[in-house]
Amino acid sequence: MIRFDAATKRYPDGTVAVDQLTLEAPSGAITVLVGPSGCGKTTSLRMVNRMIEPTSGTVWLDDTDTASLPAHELRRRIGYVIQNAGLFPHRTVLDNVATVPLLLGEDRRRARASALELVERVGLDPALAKRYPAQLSGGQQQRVGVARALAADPPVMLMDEPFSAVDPVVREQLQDEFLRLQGELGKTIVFVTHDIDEAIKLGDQVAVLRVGGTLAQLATPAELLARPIDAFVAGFVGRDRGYRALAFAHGRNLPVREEPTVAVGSSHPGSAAGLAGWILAVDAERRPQGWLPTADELDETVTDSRLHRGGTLATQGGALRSALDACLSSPSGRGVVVDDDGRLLGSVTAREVLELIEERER
Ligand SMILES: Nc1ncnc2c1ncn2[C@@H]1O[C@H](COP(=O)(O)OP(=O)(O)OP(=O)(O)O)[C@@H](O)[C@H]1O
Repeated sequence: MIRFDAATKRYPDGTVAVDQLTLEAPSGAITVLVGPSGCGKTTSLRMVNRMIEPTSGTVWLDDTDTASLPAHELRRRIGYVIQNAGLFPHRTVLDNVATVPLLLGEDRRRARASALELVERVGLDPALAKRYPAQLSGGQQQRVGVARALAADPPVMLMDEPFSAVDPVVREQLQDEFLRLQGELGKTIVFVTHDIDEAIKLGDQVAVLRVGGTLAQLATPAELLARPIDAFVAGFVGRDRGYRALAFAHGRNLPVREEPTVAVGSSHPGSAAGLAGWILAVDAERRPQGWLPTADELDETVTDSRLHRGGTLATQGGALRSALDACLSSPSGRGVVVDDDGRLLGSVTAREVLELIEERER
């Protein structure tokens, strides 16, 4: 656990970057620090591993005052990942990842073997291990940065905008991989970002800071969306709060009803079967593939190229936001619901999802 206890940083020129910050980052959870530029996120993070010393107040690592530990000992327990990865350009990927274990005197062969495992664990092709950082994409470099921070198996990880320098698609992949990895590792993580959507996606709890380095609100993502504490937080959290909060509302009781289907490759019964509008095409495993208009394509073979693929899929027990989106994006107006293996369970309408939402509110 990391605990900021009235931690304050005043720089020599008088700037108060962090002002009496009191905040606990619980063990095994992701705590995100978010806020506008200059609100003291990076300064707060660096006070944890003492790259920056607080002017007053204390930062605790479990029951230990971090000021009482030699910095190198403290940093051994704390991984650190920064934007642009900060890799050593003249070392291979493998040696970058093995940096800390080697510094700690681990046997070279063992260090490299574990580094290779980590390279795979963060989703990189092991063939990349021999390359130099400049021979990798930005997203791949960030993964190496994460692997390097994990190499000494520290219980705590500090991450400063680790995914900010890559394009939105890669960024989303990195976020998903990161959540998967954290599901396995359960580290205590303090994560800095200026992006509220990233904060809401990744955080078990989110601390919104204001310029001047004070804490505006500490809450779970769902609470933050539902009940921003003041106008500043409401403005920072942004638009569509009600809709975005549905990402945290789960639809275990979705009233899924049976949906008629036609198999890709077969000739579909169309209006002969009394179906008006659209029919759902599935593959041999009953995985939904797309929608086919029924009226005008009677008796023709259902081919991939004829399918309307606009509809998103929802999972039973998944977020109500996905369920509603499945309905709104489906040409038939019926949202397709699948099980965890992607097999068809049935469909639901927007009206039914909205009723469920209203029921929850009541
Ligand atoms: N070495 C320094 N000397 C004086 N002021 C500093 C120093 N480093 C940072 N500051 C100031 O402290 C405040 C907080 O900076 P910090 O980098 O912690 O903010 P941040 O929230 O991480 O910002 P950003 O999102 O822009 O990276 C800012 O006003 C910044 O100008």
